[in-house]
Amino acid sequence: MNRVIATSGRPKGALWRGLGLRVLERIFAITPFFLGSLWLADAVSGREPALSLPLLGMCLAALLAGQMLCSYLGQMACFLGAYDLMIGYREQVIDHIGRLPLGVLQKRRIGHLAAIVTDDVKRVEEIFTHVAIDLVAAASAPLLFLAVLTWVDWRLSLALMVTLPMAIIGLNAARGFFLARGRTKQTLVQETSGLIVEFVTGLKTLRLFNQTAPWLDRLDRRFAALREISLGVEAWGGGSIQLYRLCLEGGLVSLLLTAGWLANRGALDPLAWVLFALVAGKLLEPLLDAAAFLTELRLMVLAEGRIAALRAEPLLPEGTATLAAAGEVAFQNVSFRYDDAWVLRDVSFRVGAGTMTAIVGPSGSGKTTLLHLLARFFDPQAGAVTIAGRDIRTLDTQDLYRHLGFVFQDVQLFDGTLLENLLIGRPGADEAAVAAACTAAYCDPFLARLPDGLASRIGENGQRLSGGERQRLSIARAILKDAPILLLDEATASVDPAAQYEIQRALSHLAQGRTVIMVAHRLHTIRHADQILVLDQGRILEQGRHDDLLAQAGLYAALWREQSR
Ligand SMILES: Nc1ncnc2c1ncn2[C@@H]1O[C@H](COP(=O)(O)OP(=O)(O)OP(=O)(O)O)[C@@H](O)[C@H]1O
Repeated sequence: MNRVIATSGRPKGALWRGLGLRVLERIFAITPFFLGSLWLADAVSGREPALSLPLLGMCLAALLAGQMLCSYLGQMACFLGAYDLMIGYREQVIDHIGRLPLGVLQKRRIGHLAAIVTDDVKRVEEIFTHVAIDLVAAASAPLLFLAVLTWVDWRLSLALMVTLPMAIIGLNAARGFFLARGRTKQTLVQETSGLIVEFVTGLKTLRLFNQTAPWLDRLDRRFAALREISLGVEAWGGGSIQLYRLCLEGGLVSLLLTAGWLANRGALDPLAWVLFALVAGKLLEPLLDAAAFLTELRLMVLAEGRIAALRAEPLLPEGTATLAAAGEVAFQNVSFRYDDAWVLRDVSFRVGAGTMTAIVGPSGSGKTTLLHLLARFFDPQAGAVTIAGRDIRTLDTQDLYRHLGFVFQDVQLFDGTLLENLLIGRPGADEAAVAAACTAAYCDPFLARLPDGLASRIGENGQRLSGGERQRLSIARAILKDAPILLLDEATASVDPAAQYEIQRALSHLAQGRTVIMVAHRLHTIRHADQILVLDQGRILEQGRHDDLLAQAGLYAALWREQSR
């Protein structure tokens, strides 16, 4: 809880005020029993009662009103405090995810991340809105009254509470096992949600490849495992709580036996007994309720642990420098690995400002990784990537991205209108600029076909557009962004020859006057590049212009011959 409060950074006054009121509510709830027994004691002993009957009635009514008022105000204050706290907490979690290295986001399952941001954060919220407050309120007032009861008759108090340590020890013993199982269950739940998201998003491919049945089998096996582990959690969690309740209720039996024994020996004050008989049940009630809150609290603690682990995921060091202008891009002895194996080894090259460099090479040679390093999806383990002589790690990320434009293979679009998607490139761009970008990116033909033109909705991730249209839209977006350095990744890979031709022309428009680094598969599109880097197993094998590389008769010449055939 401390960690959540510290993370949130919001004032917690309302929460403490609410907690105080909830404790007061409990005190108001039990006080009438004490007043009643005091009054009874006076009445039975023939003394003039300290409180007259009407006054007692008024006191009881006032206590009831106080209880209701504290309950209402306490709940309100707790809710307000808790929701305010959670606004801060949510902001921090989302902010952290927003600043995670792009490579980390790529690695994580979307379903997994979504479950943390929605389910887990909701669970933590419940700690503050319900569970913890109820738990503290439930436990604090009985402790106070136990002190008074002990003052009235310590022997009966002892008898009532003798089983409490046993109950707590039992509950604690099951805690480790419950937490371990709970953790396994939660991991399984998240993996299963990730799998379901993957299943739903990939359903088209799975059906085309007739792979729906094996996937459903896989999901069924997950559900069965989930059922198994859930039963285990319930058995241990539920079982240990039943044991705790049984132990606590054993306190009532012990109270009865002790009272009988004391009465036999003539050592029981009947009035003390009346008080215990009235209050004992009320005293145990919140402690019994607390057990139910404890199970929830444990699940929430697990959820908080997962959020904390996500928040502990290191961010890339953030620089503060800004670029006056984007100049030459350079890789200096860059080596990089995702896991154990090196994907790029000692890569060095320079891309002059305003020139075009193409990266070619066999599949898996590290071409995309190279672009991703320039876009700071990750930082290299050795060497440096520089722009205008500055290590990009020293740059403010926002400033870095201001200088970079991207057209990647997996075009990401949002569920909105075409215009909204375009304006991501340059928010606030005027109509003329948008129209010019669309024309330069060859979007006009398909815009003309859409009934609402730029106001047409494109569906989730642009489902209503074809592959070529999506590519051209992303090129228009990059044109609008007008960044001096352009990163292109296989922009022509997934479309037919006619669309490829249009995309190529759109790209030529986009490339004019910019520094371009492009991963290319179709070698004829890069014949005029200022420089071609041929990557093989993470190393630059050949480097030069098209004609020079052909003359070298190496890997590039072999790839060219193969494609020309
Ligand atoms: N996120 C990742 N985690 C671990 N390994 C990765 C990751 N991305 C790529 N790799 C591995 O790094 C190597 C280089 O991948 P990369 O995508 O850079 O190659 P590429 O030359 O662009 O390939 P292609 O032409 O097929 O797209 C491959 O062996 C790949 O399996």
